[in-house]
Amino acid sequence: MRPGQISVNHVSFYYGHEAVLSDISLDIGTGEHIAVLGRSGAGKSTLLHLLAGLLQPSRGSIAIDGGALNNEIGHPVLMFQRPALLPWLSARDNVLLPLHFANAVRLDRAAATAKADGLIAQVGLGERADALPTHLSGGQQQRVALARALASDPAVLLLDEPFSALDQDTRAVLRSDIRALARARGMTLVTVTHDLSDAAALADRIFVLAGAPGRIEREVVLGDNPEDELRAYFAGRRDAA
Ligand SMILES: Nc1ncnc2c1ncn2[C@@H]1O[C@H](COP(=O)(O)OP(=O)(O)OP(=O)(O)O)[C@@H](O)[C@H]1O
Repeated sequence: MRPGQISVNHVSFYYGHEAVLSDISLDIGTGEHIAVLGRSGAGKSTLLHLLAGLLQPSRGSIAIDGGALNNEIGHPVLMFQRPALLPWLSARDNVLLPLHFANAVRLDRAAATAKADGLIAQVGLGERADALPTHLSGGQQQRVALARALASDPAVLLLDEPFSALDQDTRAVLRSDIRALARARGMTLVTVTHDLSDAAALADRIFVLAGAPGRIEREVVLGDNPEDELRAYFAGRRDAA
């Protein structure tokens, strides 16, 4: 069985006494692309941090491929709103960072460098591997961040509003490139966003997170006209996107 199946079972989360998420249950299949859509403060980032293993549920449990989260290769990788590249390192060296952590660079520098260059080419920056982040556009920097995220061969990629700093044209191209890369790798994609068009472009199923504490209120399966379908669904609702 390919890895990347996620089960969220009756998860609730509190920051201190503040209930942020209540009784969240989700089943996400290997290679599936889903989005969680909700307004600011609904608990989207908190849910993603739980899926990444950066926070522990106050109640309930999360399993990846039937087991607890661990740090092995294939562990979910989180991509943030901002690329968060190290400015003194080239694009290539930024992509090599996870391979340093996994000790792959020390074991075989040539193979690790070839892998980083291959990933940089896959995200469309083949000519810019030596460039410093400050010499790259915002969209190009986010592409380097994507290559870095892919360097540890994650079975699950978690996206936290990764396009909000980009213009419409750039984000549209990047969204479709991410989906194509995820499909080619059979990677599970989980996006959290308040943006309807990002959710519609990045997912086949959308879960609406609303209320305080946040609950999954609805599941929308997208058809041929995802944005129209979603806009019709949300018409008149103030608590989502
Ligand atoms: N470290 C923290 N300590 C205490 N409360 C927090 C912490 N992080 C988030 N919160 C609270 O938890 C709630 C959910 O925050 P979260 O960042 O998950 O929402 P969000 O839907 O991702 O919002 P946004 O779209 O604005 O990023 C908010 O009320 C927030 O104030």
